[in-house]
Amino acid sequence: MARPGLFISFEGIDGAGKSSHLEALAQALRAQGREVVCTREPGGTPLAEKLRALLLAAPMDALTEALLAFAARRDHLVQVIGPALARDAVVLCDRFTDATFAYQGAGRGVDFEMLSQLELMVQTDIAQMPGLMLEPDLTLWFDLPPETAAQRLAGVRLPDRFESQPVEFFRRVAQGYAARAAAAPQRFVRLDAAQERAQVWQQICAALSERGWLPAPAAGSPATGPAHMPANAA
Ligand SMILES: Nc1ncnc2c1ncn2[C@@H]1O[C@H](COP(=O)(O)OP(=O)(O)O)[C@@H](O)[C@H]1O
Ligand SMILES: Cc1cn([C@H]2C[C@H](O)[C@@H](COP(=O)(O)OP(=O)(O)O)O2)c(=O)[nH]c1=O
Repeated sequence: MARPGLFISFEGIDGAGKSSHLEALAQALRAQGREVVCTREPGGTPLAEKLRALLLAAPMDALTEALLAFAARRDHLVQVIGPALARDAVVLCDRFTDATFAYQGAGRGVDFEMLSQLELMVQTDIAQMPGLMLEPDLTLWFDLPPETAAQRLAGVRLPDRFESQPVEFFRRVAQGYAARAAAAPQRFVRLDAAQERAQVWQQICAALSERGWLPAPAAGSPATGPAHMPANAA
């Protein structure tokens, strides 16, 4: 039996445009009458937000990072994501497990097999799915060159422990995302995130309408971005 609810994760390197589009998608889905829960990882619960603060600020080895990310994820799944899916809500999550494979695996060198074991352990028995591993129904992968992302972030916000890494680190992280996408092509949709906001938004709408989760755009309708977004600054 299909699991209730809809679970969509937003992935990509820092500065790729994930947060800019999450709320817009929430508005579009709410307009269809769906309950939408917007959340993020690491975080989404009081405990997971505390673990996030540690992960983003305290120096630690790469496996410790991965363990903290998965501990935060378990709490998030049990407290927020699982219950939301069980009541048939849409969950929009700013990052999920692909980020751990990309950042701690490809970026920092944690063994992928070890991460796969943690993934299975942490994501099983959630949301009325005994014995099954919960994964997003769709992962929107905001793909853009690390140099472009760095330009977008320059001066916009104070960099955290990851955002202050050199471009080389983000090249490895981007390769990590590419490998995860190649391994799960049905779940991933690659977005060309280097395009202007309105075009990125159109790609998102197309991915959701192809799956019947948003109405198809009217033929010939202009490529306008979501209403609340500021005009392109870059
Ligand atoms: N398509 C785009 N073109 C130009 N700038 C963008 C685009 N999408 C987002 N931005 C800007 O880039 C910066 C990073 O975007 P953000 O959504 O915070 O990225 P992320 O959540 O992936 O780290 C913000 O200043 C945002 O306004
Ligand atoms: C979910 C997750 C995030 N991260 C990192 C990626 C980001 O640099 C950081 C926080 O993500 P994010 O919420 O995208 O940061 P911001 O609020 O600044 O946009 O945590 C990991 O290293 N591993 C993980 O498993």
